[in-house]
Amino acid sequence: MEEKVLNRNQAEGDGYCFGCGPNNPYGLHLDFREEGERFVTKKTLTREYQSYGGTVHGGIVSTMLDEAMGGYLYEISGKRSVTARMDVRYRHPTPVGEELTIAGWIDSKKGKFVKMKAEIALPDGTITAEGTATIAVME
Ligand SMILES: CCCCCCCCCCCCCC(=O)SCCNC(=O)CCNC(=O)[C@H](O)C(C)(C)COP(=O)(O)OP(=O)(O)OC[C@H]1O[C@@H](n2cnc3c(N)ncnc32)[C@H](O)[C@@H]1OP(=O)(O)O
Repeated sequence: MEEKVLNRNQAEGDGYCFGCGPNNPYGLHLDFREEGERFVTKKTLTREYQSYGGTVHGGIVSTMLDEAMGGYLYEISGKRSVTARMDVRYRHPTPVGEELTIAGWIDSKKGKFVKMKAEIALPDGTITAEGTATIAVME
C-alpha cells in the first residue's frame, strides 16, 4: 500500500505539538503515516506515561486517539483542525512496554464539521480503546 511520508516541520507552528511535534522534548513524537484512508502509527510507551502499574494513563490514551483524528484532518486539509467534541471507550487497559498501533479515519462530513473514528490495537489485534470525535476544519 502506498505510504506518504509527512513532514511536520513544514506545518504551522514550531514542531512543538505535544502529540506529533518532533521538537518537543516532552512530547509523544507520534509519527503518523497515511495508509490508504487511515492515519496510522506505531508506538511503545514507557512507564513515564502510566497511571496504575503497567497501564498507560487514560489521558495519554485520549491524546493519542485525538492526534490520530485531528492530526489526519490537519494533514490532508492543510488547515487548522480543532477537536470540538470527543468520546473515548476504554475497552481494556492499554499496556506500557507493548507496541501499540494507533489509527484514525474519517467517518462522515457535514460542512466544516467532520466526524472521525480512531482506535488503539495490540499486536494480537485486541482493541484497547476507541475514539469518536467531531473535528472543526477551520478556514
Ligand atoms: C509541528 C506542527 C504541527 C501542527 C500541529 C498539528 C496538530 C494536530 C493536532 C490534532 C489533535 C489535537 C487537536 C486539539 O488539541 S485542538 C484543541 C482543542 N480544541 C479546541 O480548542 C476547540 C475550541 N473550540 C472552538 O474553537 C470552537 O468551539 C469551534 C471551532 C469548535 C466551533 O466554533 P464555531 O464558532 O464554529 O461554533 P460555536 O462554538 O460558536 O458554536 C456554534 C454552532 O456550531 C455548531 N457546533 C459547534 N460545535 C459543534 C459540535 N461539536 N458538533 C456539532 N455542531 C457543533 C452548533 O450548531 C453550535 O451552536 P450551539 O448548538 O452551540 O448553539
